Amino acid sequence: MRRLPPVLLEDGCSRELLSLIRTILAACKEISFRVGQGALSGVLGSTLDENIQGETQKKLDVLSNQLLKDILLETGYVKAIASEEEDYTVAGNPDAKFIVAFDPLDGSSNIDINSLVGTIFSIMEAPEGSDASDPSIFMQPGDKQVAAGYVLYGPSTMLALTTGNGTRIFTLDKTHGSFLLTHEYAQIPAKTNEFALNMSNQRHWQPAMQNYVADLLAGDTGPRQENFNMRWIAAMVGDVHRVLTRGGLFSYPADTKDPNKPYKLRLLYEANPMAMLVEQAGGIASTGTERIMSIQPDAIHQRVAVILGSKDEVENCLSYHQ
Ligand SMILES: O=P(O)(O)OC[C@H]1O[C@](O)(COP(=O)(O)O)[C@@H](O)[C@@H]1O
Ligand SMILES: [Mg+2]
Ligand SMILES: [Mg+2]
Repeated sequence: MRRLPPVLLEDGCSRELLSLIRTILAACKEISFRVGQGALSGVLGSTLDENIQGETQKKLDVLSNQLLKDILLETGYVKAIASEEEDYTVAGNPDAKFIVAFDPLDGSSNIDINSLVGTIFSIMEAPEGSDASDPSIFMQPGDKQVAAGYVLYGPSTMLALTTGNGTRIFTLDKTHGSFLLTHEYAQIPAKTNEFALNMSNQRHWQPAMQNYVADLLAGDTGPRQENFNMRWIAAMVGDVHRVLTRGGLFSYPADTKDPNKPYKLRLLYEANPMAMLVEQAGGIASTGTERIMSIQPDAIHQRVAVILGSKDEVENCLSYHQ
């Protein structure tokens, strides 16, 4: 089986970008080890702190963030980083070409129940002549990503990665520590009968989403005349992995539960990298009204509505939003 570096070099990925990706993966291997050790690692449970978004930080959120941050800043491959667990962007090597936004551990509520979690990352180039400590270097639409991926810490540790030439899936061979190519080009089936939504928010959704889901739930007795099945892992990384593997529609739509927080998922380090992986695998990623990767960000921790996955089904859902 082919290892990650030659696969990416053949793709035309620069050595500089490859080094950065390998640096991120070095931290992810360490996170994978700690996650795998579970209660033995002493990092289950919560800290007493909250991040800038008012969410209680789990010990593993903090540890994963520290591992990624330290290795990225020490190796000097990045000009700056933005992380879910950092209030502000952190400046790195002023001469470096790339900037990285990441969710060090996605699916935090799954940590203590030994369920799926993962790391999501997005790589862009810093604008020419930009200042490493200027947060506006991250204010670029997702279309500017030069690479995006996630590492899923599940029964096996898997990497989904795109450098703009399709989405590939690798599996970590824990005996040698290498990511081996196990799925050459992921292709999301256009049609699906599976959807993923947190149904407990149903009454807080906008009418378009309410109507769309009502028709799914009506199954073969409703306008769709077919039955649909539902899945919810409560970790975007796990739900998107299923979508990449066998198709489906995943959504975290706008809701009115908390008027100060109409959306849940973060644009820079959740929605954008997942959107790139999904589009590169033939799927669609939208907010309901616009393509996610076309959004011009205006804040590091900006949130967006997300509807992504199988082309036909996402288009179906979007037709309710017009
Ligand atoms: O608690 P809910 O509504 O099921 O939300 C689950 C969603 O929240 C998230 O866990 C947010 O990510 P973090 O764990 O990185 O904060 C998503 O991965 C997931 O889709
Ligand atoms: Mg997350
Ligand atoms: Mg997180």
